[in-house]
Parts: sequence; structure tokens; C-alpha cells
Amino acid sequence: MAGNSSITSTNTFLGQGPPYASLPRDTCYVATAGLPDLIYSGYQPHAYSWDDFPPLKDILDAVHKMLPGTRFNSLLLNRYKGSNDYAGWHADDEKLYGSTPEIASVSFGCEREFFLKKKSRKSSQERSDEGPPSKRLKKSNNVDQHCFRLKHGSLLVMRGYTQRDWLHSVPKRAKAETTRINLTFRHVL
Ligand SMILES: O=C(O)CCC(=O)C(=O)O
Ligand SMILES: [Fe+2]
Repeated sequence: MAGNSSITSTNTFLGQGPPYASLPRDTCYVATAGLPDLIYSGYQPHAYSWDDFPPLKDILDAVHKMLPGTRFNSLLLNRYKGSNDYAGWHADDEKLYGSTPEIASVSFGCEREFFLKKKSRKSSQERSDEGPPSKRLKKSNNVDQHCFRLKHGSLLVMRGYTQRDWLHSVPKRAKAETTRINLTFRHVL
């Protein structure tokens, strides 16, 4: 990596999103030159080049080998520095990914829980909220909710209508003492 400073402060707030001063985790966006700008949760991240981060290119190559037929050309990196960093309920359903985006999510460091819940009719029209996910979810027996513990080195793939029909989140976790880095590889059309 080209230094920690590249991970933070890379987002331009467009003033359209929810009333959060910043995302509740650090992020960094890497994309192949010439792709349309990514705008999500009211932010427009600066697009770094793959050449700025050779190790990320190596991981991209490994993911392509694991998932034959994929052609990821962008990466949203998330850094959860501790128990208070989180990702609120959202779907990665931005138009630039198309109607059935495939997203490969690789995790390093502290194990965290990743939740999926089926969208309600109302929430299928919602955009990313980035608000803290409800703790009550963990106790729910609802069959339309799932929890995955994403271990160091794990690969999780979302594809098909996952973004259209489901929301996902990484809630705060009191016992998360160390940093977690998550890489979500995506294909911008
Ligand atoms: O950290 C994770 O596992 C999920 C991150 C995520 O949902 C995203 O970057 O859109
Ligand atoms: Fe996501």
C-alpha cells in the first residue's frame, strides 16, 4: 500500500446522503482509468490507480483465478479500525454495476459478522442508509436474515439479484479489538 494516508479522506461529500459527517469506516477506491465515477451514500470517492497499489493488483489476480469468468475493474476497500466502525444496511445497487452485479469480498484481519436481510417492499426503494444496523437483528429467527462470520482470508461472493433483493451490513461489534480490512471487487460496466 502507498501509505495509510491513501485510505482516509478520499471521499467528496456531495451533500445528498444521510446526515452523517463521514462514513463510519475508512475507505479507498481503486478503479481502472476511464470508468464512470462511483457515487454512493452521497459520496464521490477519488479513484486511485491499480498501479498505486501493486499488492491489490496481486489480490485481484488471485480472485480472478478463484472465480473464472470474472473481470473486476474496481475495488472499494474498507478499513474497520475497531469495534465502533461499521457498515450500515445498504445494497450495492448503483446503476454503473448493472442489474446483476457480481461482487467478490475478501476479508483480512479481525473477524467480523456480515449480515444479509431480505429487502422489504419499502426498503427495495431505499438507498444506502449507513445508519447503525439494529442489534435486535442478531436475535431474530427470521429465515430471510443470514449472518456470516468473515474470517481472515475469507472470500464471499454476492451475485445474481443479491443487490436488488437484499441488504447487507457489518454492525459494530464490541469485541472487535483489531483492524479489519475488507476488499470488495466489482465490475463497472
Ligand atoms: O466489509 C464488508 O464485509 C462489506 C463492505 C461493503 O458492503 C461494501 O463495501 O459495500
Ligand atoms: Fe456493500
